[in-house]
Amino acid sequence: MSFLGLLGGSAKSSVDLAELQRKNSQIQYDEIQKVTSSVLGKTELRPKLGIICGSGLGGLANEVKDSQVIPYAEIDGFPKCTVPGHAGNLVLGYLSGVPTVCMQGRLHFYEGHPAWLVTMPIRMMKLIGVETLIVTNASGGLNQDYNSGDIMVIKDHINLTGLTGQHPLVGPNDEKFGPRFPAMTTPYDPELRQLAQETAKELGFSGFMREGVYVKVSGPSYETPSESRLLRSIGADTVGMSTAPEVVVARHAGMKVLGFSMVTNVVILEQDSDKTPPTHQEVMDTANARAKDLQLLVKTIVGKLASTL
Ligand SMILES: O=P(O)(O)O[C@H]1O[C@H](CO)[C@@H](O)[C@H]1O
Ligand SMILES: Nc1nc2[nH]cnc2c(=O)[nH]1
Repeated sequence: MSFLGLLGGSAKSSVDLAELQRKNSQIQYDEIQKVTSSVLGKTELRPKLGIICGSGLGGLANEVKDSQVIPYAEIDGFPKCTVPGHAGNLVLGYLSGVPTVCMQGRLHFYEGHPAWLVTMPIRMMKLIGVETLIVTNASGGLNQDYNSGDIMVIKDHINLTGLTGQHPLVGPNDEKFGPRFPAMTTPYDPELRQLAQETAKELGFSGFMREGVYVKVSGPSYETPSESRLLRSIGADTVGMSTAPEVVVARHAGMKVLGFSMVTNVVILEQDSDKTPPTHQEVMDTANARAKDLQLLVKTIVGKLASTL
């Protein structure tokens, strides 16, 4: 039996396939609507700012005042968060006076979620009124000048998995969110990046602040030395398994984005090295050790932006 036959059709089924895709798109929209309605039904707050906390960086949510904590498990349609260091809560309240929704824990493709579902919370945020997004992550430092505990303002990313087909916007385009072919020329807002660097300087953080390029891989294995050298050679300063798809979906929907990548381990580039291989425990411990500085930085930046958000 032909492939189309297996799908339950005949030659005519190529048309049915388009219909199937349209239905999938509608199912996705319905799922996002379900999550959005569930969240709106649990809070009076209408956030303007969204934050995503990376591995071991969930403490940022504790800076949110008058907070309401909604476990993902209590939100209709919200997927499970399975990675240690990602608590799995939506925290709503005020950060430096700005109504904020904070994801204390993100979804990753390697957990088994399809690409569109990993980024579903970004569209939920858009539907509840968020126009500015701050993303954070834990990453490996490919740039050998970087140290564990450095904070890199993300100036650009390489969505390696997106470039090779695992892209969150694959499928019929939903014009309700954005155009079929969104530009990604300035994924990370230049003014916000400048504000981040100025604020870091004022706080005395210049010694561990960086600005560079993040590359997103699938994971969950960490890189071989040859893979790491490849990633370095294409211009990446840090590597991780998240963030870029979220930013693509946020930019597709017209949101402004600021991103921070915390270097939690320096990536090993040499073969047969006697350096200690990375572990997720190391990632979380290093992130935790520097988390307070990142929290103060984000809180201060948001305070400066408050009147404009
Ligand atoms: O990107 P976040 O969620 O911060 O986490 C990073 O840390 C985990 C690996 O230790 C991976 O999930 C990687 O992407
Ligand atoms: N892919 C990848 N993700 C990380 N997250 C934290 N450290 C790393 C790393 O070295 N590689």
